[in-house]
Amino acid sequence: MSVTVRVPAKVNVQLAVGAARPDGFHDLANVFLAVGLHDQVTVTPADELTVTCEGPDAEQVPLDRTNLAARAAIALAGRRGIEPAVHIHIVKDIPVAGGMAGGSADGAGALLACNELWRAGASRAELLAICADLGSDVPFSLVGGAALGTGRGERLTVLETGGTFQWVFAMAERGLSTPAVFREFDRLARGRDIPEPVASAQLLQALAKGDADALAAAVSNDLQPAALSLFPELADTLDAGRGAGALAALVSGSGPTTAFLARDPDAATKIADALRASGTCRTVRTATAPAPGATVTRRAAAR
Ligand SMILES: C[C@@](CO)(OP(=O)(O)O)[C@H](O)COP(=O)(O)OP(=O)(O)OC[C@H]1O[C@@H](n2ccc(N)nc2=O)[C@H](O)[C@@H]1O
Ligand SMILES: Nc1ncnc2c1ncn2[C@@H]1O[C@H](COP(=O)(O)OP(=O)(O)O)[C@@H](O)[C@H]1O
Repeated sequence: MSVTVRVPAKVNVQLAVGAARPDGFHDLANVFLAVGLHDQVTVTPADELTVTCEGPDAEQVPLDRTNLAARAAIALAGRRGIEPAVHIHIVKDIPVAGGMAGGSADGAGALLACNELWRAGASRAELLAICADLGSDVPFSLVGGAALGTGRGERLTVLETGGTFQWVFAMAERGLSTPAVFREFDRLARGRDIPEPVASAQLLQALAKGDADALAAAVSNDLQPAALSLFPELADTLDAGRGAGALAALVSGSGPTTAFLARDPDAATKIADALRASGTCRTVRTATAPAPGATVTRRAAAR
């Protein structure tokens, strides 16, 4: 038997960052929106834990036990006192180190798939607790849709959305390290008072109404200055998208993927074409949000 799970990428429509905590993390008001760009994770019984990966960025994905999908399998097996004897295959479409939570998606996907494969019977609450141990973004990959993450982003409140939103994503030539971007945030914030992170009421209302113009007026990302400081060329990509009529242009999470909100699918195509022609990015994709969270798509008998 093998089990396949499909897991979405995310964009942060608000990322309010508080001061560094004693444990090194930052309190956040993190408004996540799952977008229709997916990784697929398939787990199959095997003699020992192995990981393989295919897709455009596959060579950048670690195939050892540091892979978040492997860590998820190890965590669940450990709780059940069994061996994580499973082969994990990842079909990767989410850019690596792009600020779109690709690794987190694979962690949540592998966890859900192993829970099915091993009939481990973990409840939603147990799965969410394991996700939070794996990383701040992993619970959202399981849940999908739209949610507000507080604490370090792992404590989720599901948000209603009143419609769909059209996005364009520009992937950069290289990645950015999430810890490095938070460190740069701290450096830029030195000597300033950092307010408590709070979700914007205007933004939550725009999501609830499905109003793209109102959402565009309310999006914000406190990590954007840090990402631009480490990767100044991203400003050219943002300008190219704005010039092509994007309602909003922002860095996705810690970057370096840039995200552009479009009024409708035609506008998204126009923005995507302009970004491709601009020569300021590696690849360009369009996607609709919100997308569902990690979902089992296939159960197959062993051959
Ligand atoms: C910035 C965000 C926005 O959604 O995502 P990405 O853009 O990386 O995808 C997240 O906060 C990233 O979450 P995730 O990638 O799961 O990070 P983790 O593994 O938990 O932490 C990696 C490192 O990022 C920093 N970190 C992360 C989360 C947080 N609230 N405060 C932090 O300071 C810490 O230095 C930590 O050691
Ligand atoms: N399954 C995975 N897919 C991608 N990266 C992974 C995975 N597991 C661990 N990693 C590591 O996590 C780092 C961050 O990757 P990723 O989650 O794609 O980016 P981000 O945190 O910016 O959303 C990568 O550079 C890689 O070393």
